[in-house]
Amino acid sequence: MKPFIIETHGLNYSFGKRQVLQNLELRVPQGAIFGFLGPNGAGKSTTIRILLGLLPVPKGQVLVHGQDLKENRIDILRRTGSLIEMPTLYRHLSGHDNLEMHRRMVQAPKARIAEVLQIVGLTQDAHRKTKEYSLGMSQRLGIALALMADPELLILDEPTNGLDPSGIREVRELLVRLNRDFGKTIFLSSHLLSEIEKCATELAIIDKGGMLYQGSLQHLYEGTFQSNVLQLETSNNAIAHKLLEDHQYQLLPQEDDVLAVQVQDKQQVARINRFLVVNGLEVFRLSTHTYNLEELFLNITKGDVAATAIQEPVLFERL
Ligand SMILES: Nc1ncnc2c1ncn2[C@@H]1O[C@H](COP(=O)(O)OP(=O)(O)OP(=O)(O)O)[C@@H](O)[C@H]1O
Repeated sequence: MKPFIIETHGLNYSFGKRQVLQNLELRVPQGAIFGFLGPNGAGKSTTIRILLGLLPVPKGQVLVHGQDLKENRIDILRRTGSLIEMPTLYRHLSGHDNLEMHRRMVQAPKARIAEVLQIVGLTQDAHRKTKEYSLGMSQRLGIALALMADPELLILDEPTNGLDPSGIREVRELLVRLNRDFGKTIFLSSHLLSEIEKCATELAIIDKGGMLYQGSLQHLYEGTFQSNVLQLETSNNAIAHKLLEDHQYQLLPQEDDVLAVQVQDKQQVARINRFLVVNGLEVFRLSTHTYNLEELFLNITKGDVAATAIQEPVLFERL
């Protein structure tokens, strides 16, 4: 059983009369790379700002590192590193000197500067002015700043925003290393679903301030959503549709002259084929398709999949 490093209970938040978070129940397991996803305006940044004490904690309970955010804000923030989009850097100073200023603020030992430079791969460029840094280097320096006090948890809001493919890859590889080699829990929001797919172990998908899915990436692919889809073309799709529906197969919305059915395994594909042939239909095409994260995300946020009961069984406990 793993403990949760972030937990929210019935979290609500309003800007004036506009409610932007609705009973949000977030559960971030310790040790995870946790992708926090949602369409524009879903409430991701608002949640992150609350977690970082940048907005007042509203109705509901927020626990970080097992402590109540309302009562232990300072201690929680000391144990949490963050980066919101782009780091604020002193552009006329070197990477090293930016780190030195921050080190004094958080009272980290001097040796920590060399350590974080090494972790983010900026040792060689430490004494160059940061105005000469590429966006990817600046972003890695931002992560070095977040790591200065050696926090257990990193909260990153769109850390790859504006980066080119190689910058995105550098940041992704860094996050994976921080998680694997240094045991950091990483909570990150991103619109780059293919990036989340490559590095996250857990994720939450929210929309209109409410939770649509929370659990492991594996569960999302294999579990509730049955991400394997069989596409079918027959001599009479209308009859095939009716036959399959009458036999409790789940048909998915599909464009063109093709039927789409959720399937569990290849034996089921063979059964469907036999069933249609026995009922006098000719089967012209059978092909399986596995949803990727982007397709699942679009299905979930469009509401093609019922938004209830999409929470993985809780296998974790509080800190
Ligand atoms: N300071 C504010 N005052 C009023 N409304 C706000 C404020 N900040 C955000 N909102 C509204 O709250 C809702 C959630 O916004 P938020 O920035 O948290 O979404 P998001 O999921 O981070 O979106 P994006 O992916 O576009 O960054 C939106 O409807 C937004 O317009």
